[in-house]
Amino acid sequence: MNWDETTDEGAPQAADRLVGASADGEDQAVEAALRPKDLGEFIGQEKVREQLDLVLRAARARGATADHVLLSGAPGLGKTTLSMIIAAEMGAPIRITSGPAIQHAGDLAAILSSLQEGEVLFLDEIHRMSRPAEEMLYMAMEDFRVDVIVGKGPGATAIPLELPPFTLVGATTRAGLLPPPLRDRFGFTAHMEFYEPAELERVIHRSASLLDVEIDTVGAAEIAGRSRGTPRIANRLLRRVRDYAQVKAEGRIDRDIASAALAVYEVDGRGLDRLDRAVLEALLKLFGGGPVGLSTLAVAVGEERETVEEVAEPFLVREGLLARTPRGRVATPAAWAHLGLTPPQGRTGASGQQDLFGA
Ligand SMILES: Nc1ncnc2c1ncn2[C@@H]1O[C@H](COP(=O)(O)OP(=O)(O)OP(=O)(O)O)[C@@H](O)[C@H]1O
Repeated sequence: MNWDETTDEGAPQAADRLVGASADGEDQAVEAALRPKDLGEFIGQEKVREQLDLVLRAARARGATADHVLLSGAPGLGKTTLSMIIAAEMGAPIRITSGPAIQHAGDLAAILSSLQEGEVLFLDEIHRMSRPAEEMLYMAMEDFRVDVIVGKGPGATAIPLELPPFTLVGATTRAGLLPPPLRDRFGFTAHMEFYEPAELERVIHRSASLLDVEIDTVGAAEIAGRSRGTPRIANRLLRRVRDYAQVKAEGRIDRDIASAALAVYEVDGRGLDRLDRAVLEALLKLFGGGPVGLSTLAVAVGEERETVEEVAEPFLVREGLLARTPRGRVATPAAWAHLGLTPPQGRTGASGQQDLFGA
């Protein structure tokens, strides 16, 4: 396997975030050991697994290279893992790179021309590739050919270069940002959903056994419930709980140990961390539940606007704790309940707040 570059999500990440979905250095080192190696080991995503299984079996039966695959979904849901599984199931090598690493068409031409027949090319964050590279990719995906431009201006010539058949696995957190001509060139497209708690429990039991950690069912459920639907976060929380258990409980994880450990790391029962709670608390305690503008909210919690908008809010919105309305950010009834606060009485008027409470 070749790694051309480690990936980054391009979004601001609050430093040291235990519940951040992007991989940090420690994750990258441990993740290799925890990755499922074939479709049978891959937990959850039943539909994607079933469909992909058919695509790969059919390609193998034909003795052909598998169709190009597009995987979309939030960070940490298993896109890289699936791309490696595709290569393993096809008995093919894999080459890993990412959109931001390919700034010039020449960068892509160099990668494509060095692929072996049947190789899987995993292109993470494919939506962040430069336009000229993207256009080169169209032809490479469809005809296994690229035109390498030599020279500049009127004297420039295009030299066609034949490529061996390969399988492109593109991954994106933002499928909507892909231009239709690129999207249409994938033979198989799969959207990866957040995982159910029961699936994350299985991920945690599997990882615990690989890491040789003793954990009971309720301990795993406790971690799963705080993992924000994301296997990467589940594995990271498990590692922190393991540390705590080693120091305090001879390495055994049960519900009390999991819950006490995650309290130390300030990850609450629903998976909110300090930043998430600071945003909610400001919204409720300083602004009566809103509506309040994003910039004001960011100043109140002492963070950049982008950090609040891109790091904290998506999960709060997903959890139904915060709503983005045209008049500003508004807390939902569930937010008041989660922080154990009572909403002020007699709120009337045309605010988003009233709509949410009236619903
Ligand atoms: N279905 C799954 N079953 C078991 N473990 C999983 C599953 N999906 C992901 N994981 C684990 O979660 C970790 C993160 O997965 P992976 O790196 O594939 O996510 P990703 O979607 O590619 O993230 P990114 O978008 O940040 O690159 C890996 O260690 C992997 O072992």
